[in-house]
Amino acid sequence: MASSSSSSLPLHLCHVNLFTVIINRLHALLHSIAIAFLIYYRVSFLFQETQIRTTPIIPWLLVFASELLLSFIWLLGRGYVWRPVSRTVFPERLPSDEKLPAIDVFICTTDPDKEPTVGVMNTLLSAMALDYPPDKLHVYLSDDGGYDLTLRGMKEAWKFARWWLPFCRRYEIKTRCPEAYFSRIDQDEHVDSRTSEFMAEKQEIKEKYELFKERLMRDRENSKLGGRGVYTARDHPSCIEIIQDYSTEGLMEEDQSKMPLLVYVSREKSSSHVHHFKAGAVNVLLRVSAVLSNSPYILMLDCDMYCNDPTSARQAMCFHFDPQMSPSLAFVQFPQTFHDISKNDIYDSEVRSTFTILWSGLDGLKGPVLSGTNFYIKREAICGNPIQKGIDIRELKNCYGPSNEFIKSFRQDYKPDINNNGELSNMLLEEAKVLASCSYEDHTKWGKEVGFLYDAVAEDFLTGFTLQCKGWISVYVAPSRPQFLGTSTTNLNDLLVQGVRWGSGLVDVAISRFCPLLYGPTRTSFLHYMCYAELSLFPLLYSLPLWCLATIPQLCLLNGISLYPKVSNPYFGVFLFIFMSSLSKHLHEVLITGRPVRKWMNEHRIWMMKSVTCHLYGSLDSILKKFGLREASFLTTNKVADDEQIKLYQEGKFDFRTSNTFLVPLVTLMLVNMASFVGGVARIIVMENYCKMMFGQILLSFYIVAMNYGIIEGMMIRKDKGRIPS
Ligand SMILES: O=c1ccn([C@@H]2O[C@H](COP(=O)(O)OP(=O)(O)O[C@H]3O[C@H](CO)[C@@H](O)[C@H](O)[C@H]3O)[C@@H](O)[C@H]2O)c(=O)[nH]1
Ligand SMILES: [Mn+2]
Repeated sequence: MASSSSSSLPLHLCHVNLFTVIINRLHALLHSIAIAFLIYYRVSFLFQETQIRTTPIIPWLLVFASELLLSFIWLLGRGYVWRPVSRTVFPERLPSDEKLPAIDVFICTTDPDKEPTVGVMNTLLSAMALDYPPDKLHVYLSDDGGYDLTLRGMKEAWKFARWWLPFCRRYEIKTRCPEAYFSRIDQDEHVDSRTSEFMAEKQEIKEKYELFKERLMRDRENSKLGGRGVYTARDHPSCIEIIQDYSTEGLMEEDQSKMPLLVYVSREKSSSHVHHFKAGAVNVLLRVSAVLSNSPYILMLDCDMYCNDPTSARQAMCFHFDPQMSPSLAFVQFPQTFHDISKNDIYDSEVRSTFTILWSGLDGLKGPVLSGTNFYIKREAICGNPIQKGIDIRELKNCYGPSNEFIKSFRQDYKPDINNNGELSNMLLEEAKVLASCSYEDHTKWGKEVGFLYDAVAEDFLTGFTLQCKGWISVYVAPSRPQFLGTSTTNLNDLLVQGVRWGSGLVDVAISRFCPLLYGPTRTSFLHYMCYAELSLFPLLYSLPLWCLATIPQLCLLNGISLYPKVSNPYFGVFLFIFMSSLSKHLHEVLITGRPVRKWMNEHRIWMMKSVTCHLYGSLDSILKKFGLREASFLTTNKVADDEQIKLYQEGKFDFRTSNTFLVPLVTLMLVNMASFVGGVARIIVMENYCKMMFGQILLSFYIVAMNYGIIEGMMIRKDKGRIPS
């Protein structure tokens, strides 16, 4: 903000939508009153004399407990709707390029079979092409599998980048992920003059891109034939390489320098060590980059999340440059957005609620959750600043490990050692290898207090939470043009497998020493830790009640046991109100985020399906891990598109080709609900008064059956490959 002309103008603005705030709070008030009535009704039943009671106590208590749990989780979630905000940035007001701080970009990949090299390299190229001074941009790729294929891919990518980057800069191309650029119809939207010169150059670059892809494919075939020798994805030494090749053949003189630093990092792995998945990989990157470039800011990307707009770095700097906000600002989070979402989006693959409602709500409190990818974080926030605090060297080594060079990197005047040719010295590369070795973290605080924490598979969620408990804040920016685009899970199997991991990772936090309800109160604000508690508990607190409510009232209906008030009883109105009020609030949120009503149904359905399957399994997984009965795992999601799956997803048909562990609960619950609904209706016909008594339960089974009609279709009607096998 030091630049003279713009110093008076703000770099960013924050808007509170008053109308939404009023609706949200009013709704919360009314809904709470209704819940209070419900509790009163249920509790007074317990005080009835046992002779008058017509309903057995066990099912009644189970249903009541479910209602209490659901009310509790709902209450925790009120933090999100308390004060949602949105933000605008003005990157054009930033000071000149010389004053911008350097940025290290981290990209993680692990398995070229699930994460094809072409895709990873596209992400890499899009990051190298960010609109930022190239000498202040350093791109690191962490290859957890240690594949030669990936290293070779990077060398090819570098060669292609020497053409691609100048082209993007010269013509101010907006889409700087080559695959996306060449496959889009609106490719040239921002080039005013589609000169013949431009068209010719574009054609030339396109051919180079095709050749680049071909070489990657060929490499892939060869590596399949060749095998890997003695090294495997789980056993290999550390390998760190700076990618550079300054042969200048064919390039224009002005294009010859101007390339960001590109570094390949594969940490050492051995089957005798635990590696902590992505968190472990990122911690290695933190150390290696500290001695090689040591930028004060870091952009983190998943390997399938490409930069869809080159301005994200400058947008993030609008906050990091705000003198008031900057000292306490840990990270600027952009939403996760995906390029493969269909219109109907039956699986809610875009995770709408999280990236529209929840994160903006948190942004109005103390900032959004760290979301794994798409954020610009301050190195100091994640690694600490021990020099300032004046800790002695022995203690530093206990905390950060034995490397002197790494500890030196905390000094403000630290500059990586560069040899006569302007290249990083070999000594540094050797040091970096040590920093990437698997025993480096032994007896240090890495993963416990420093870097990304290892206590949960949802490393991002946990680390972000502890940062905010230390007093750091974060901000959320969701510009209309998505800054990053990734691959989502667009088939039921991937969705549920990912859901198990997330469920498990979140519950890990809930049952660890970082449980937000215990760890939060002394460290952060009430509403803020309520939201974190909601997130860490929802897999558990939705799955148990939903299982109960999808079975107990139905079985009781079949046995003529009534669990809800009669239609003529005023309390029936209370239940109906709570039901309708939840549904309409959800509908309201769908509509204000600009989605159609159909989206509401899809989200509602997938919420039920996930609650009774992956969230239950995830919670169990986490609890078993806690008792040492299971090992932590991280099944990476598949980023390879399968035509048949895409077709079903585009048509809005569930693809039930998934394991029986997921199908059995879904089918069983459907059968129970169908049977009870049919049985209930049959009784209405023969028995007077039955309808009035059982209306609540009949309505509930009808609702479940109707909402999940897709499952019935999959069981009984569909004949295609994606149906549920009999
Ligand atoms: O041992 C591992 C496992 C995964 N990854 C990388 O981690 C990233 C995320 O993995 P992915 O399989 O795509 O998982 P998602 O469920 O799609 O990821 C979401 O959830 C993760 C936490 O579960 C977060 O880390 C991610 O940022 C977030 O996008 C990918 O780049 C992987 O290459 C590693 O580097 N090492
Ligand atoms: Mn992913």
